[in-house]
Amino acid sequence: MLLSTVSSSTPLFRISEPPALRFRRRTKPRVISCDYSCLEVRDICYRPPGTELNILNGVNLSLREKSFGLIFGKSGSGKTTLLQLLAGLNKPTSGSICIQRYGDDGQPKEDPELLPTEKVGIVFQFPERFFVADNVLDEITFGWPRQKGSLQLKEHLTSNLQRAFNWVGLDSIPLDKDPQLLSGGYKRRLALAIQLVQTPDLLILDEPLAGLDWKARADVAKLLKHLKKELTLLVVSHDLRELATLVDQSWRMESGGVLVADRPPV
Ligand SMILES: Nc1ncnc2c1ncn2[C@@H]1O[C@H](COP(=O)(O)OP(=O)(O)OP(=O)(O)O)[C@@H](O)[C@H]1O
Repeated sequence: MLLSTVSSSTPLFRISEPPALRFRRRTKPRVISCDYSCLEVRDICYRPPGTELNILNGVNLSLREKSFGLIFGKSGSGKTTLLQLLAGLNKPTSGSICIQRYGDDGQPKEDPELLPTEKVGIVFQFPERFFVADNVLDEITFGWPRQKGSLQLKEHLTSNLQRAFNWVGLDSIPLDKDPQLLSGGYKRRLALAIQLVQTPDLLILDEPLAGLDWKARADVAKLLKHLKKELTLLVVSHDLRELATLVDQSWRMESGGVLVADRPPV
């Protein structure tokens, strides 16, 4: 079966942060065959340009649709580097990445209104540090197409906006509120909503609980549990205790950039 995949050189999605990355050019993904997982990573190696050593060495992983994948491991082992490759921010030196959504009938699902590259959403660590607007509405619509002829896409995004706010429980927040005045937990909700407007096939989160107080951590963990019913989540985190009950599949990143299927040590 042929499925659309992430070309190693293809930026995939609308990124909300950092702002400079919001406008990465979208190109059509190339097509190769892959299995029935939402995410299939095969033998990824990555060596930064101009360096001698691989940061990642033969990484393989497969994540089922609407499941919660966790990657943990020592600092500097290569977790963020892997997320950046999955998000299309860097190009793997070798290997392939395949992302696909399936319908209730088990068949690959394509949304004709969605740009072919809008498959991955990513929320970086401390996403609130990259907020640029002085109200919630401008923050969420920053990066939406401004040019003529994009009305249809804007209408599509607008109809998704209400659903995204619903999903993350932002309905009660006035759209003219300054994002910086939201609580820590609500700032994370906003960062999530920005990505969810695009209905990504895969949502990647780098340390989603970092820097939050205990209540906000519990709040965001509960929200991720809710989101898991709707989409596929891949999370890098050191906060294993709060997230342990959500995890369907987990991997430990070892020094040397090798990913090993393992349970989080909680
Ligand atoms: N462009 C680059 N050039 C050279 N080395 C790099 C580059 N980017 C990352 N590294 C190195 O690759 C290793 C992995 O970095 P990475 O940020 O992916 O680790 P991590 O597991 O996410 O760490 P942490 O848990 O602290 O966020 C580190 O030793 C880092 O210094």
